[in-house]
Amino acid sequence: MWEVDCSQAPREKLREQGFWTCEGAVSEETASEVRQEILAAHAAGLLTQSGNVLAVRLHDGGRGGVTREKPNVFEADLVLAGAASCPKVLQQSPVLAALLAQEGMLRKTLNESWPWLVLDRLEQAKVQVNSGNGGAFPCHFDLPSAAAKGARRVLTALLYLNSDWREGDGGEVEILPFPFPDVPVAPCDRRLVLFSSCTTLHRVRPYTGACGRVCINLWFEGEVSVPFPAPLPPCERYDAQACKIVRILRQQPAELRAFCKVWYANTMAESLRDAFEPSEELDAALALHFEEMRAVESRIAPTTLEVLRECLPFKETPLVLRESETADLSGLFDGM
Ligand SMILES: O=C(O)CCC(=O)C(=O)O
Ligand SMILES: [Fe+2]
Repeated sequence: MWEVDCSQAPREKLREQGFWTCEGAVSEETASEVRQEILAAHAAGLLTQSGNVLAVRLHDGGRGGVTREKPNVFEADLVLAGAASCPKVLQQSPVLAALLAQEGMLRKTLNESWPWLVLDRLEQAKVQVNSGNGGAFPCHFDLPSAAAKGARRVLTALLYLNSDWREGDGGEVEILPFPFPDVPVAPCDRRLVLFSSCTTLHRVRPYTGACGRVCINLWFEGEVSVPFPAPLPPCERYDAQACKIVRILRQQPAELRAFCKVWYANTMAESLRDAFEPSEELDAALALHFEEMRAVESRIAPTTLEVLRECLPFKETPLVLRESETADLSGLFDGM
């Protein structure tokens, strides 16, 4: 059922920029049937409104969380911690159930293209319907929940099922692949988007289309000890000092995530306002975001930010050149 062709786009992009996209990941027929099944499950009330925990400063000065719903976004987890969940959705969705049952086929294809991922388990799978009217996701990483002890989640895969998506409908998943330029990816039918669960910041822009925006999210476990995206590819293409800073950040994913709060401070704030209704809790979350952003910023040497502001975002080198370049230099990745 999966028809992912990994030769469509340069493979090294996943390792270098932390994301990769391809078209036609399933047949038109499968896409249409699965979309209908997910919309039918939603119509039957089997999906629940999606929520996010907003980090806020509590009255006692501590850091706490309040859950806020994301208007117009509905979801159901079909696999949780590697086990089937929400059987009602699967019972009435035979094509979706078959597609999920064949996730091993997708994993095999991905492992053949990127052997260093060593994907060995589908940890979580979710279906989502965004009913429009501006439904959005704030900037986030797809870190496993704190409750999932020992989770080895490394890769996020998003499959879009929206044959009627049109330019202007919004709902693009915007990838923020520091230090590269932001990339809005339209949720086009049969498009598969892959990225690093723990280090690729992303959001969903407000969706205003007339038909539901449907997607399937898959989270895979794999080899957590291989830095992904890689500390950096051969560096002649980019400024050496900026490369060094990026390399250091990429070797410490928690620091990279903290750094993103500074680098993407305003985009993150805007994405929170896009995704949630105005409320005191949202204001508190925005206040904490900027407080934490300033705390991280105070730990960064001003010259570091100056260098990065001068050199970033790194420009993409034309793909033809990049492919032959990396073929020649592929040995440099060994043992990283
Ligand atoms: O709907 C999308 O395109 C992505 C959703 C997402 O980022 C998530 O569920 O974590
Ligand atoms: Fe996400």
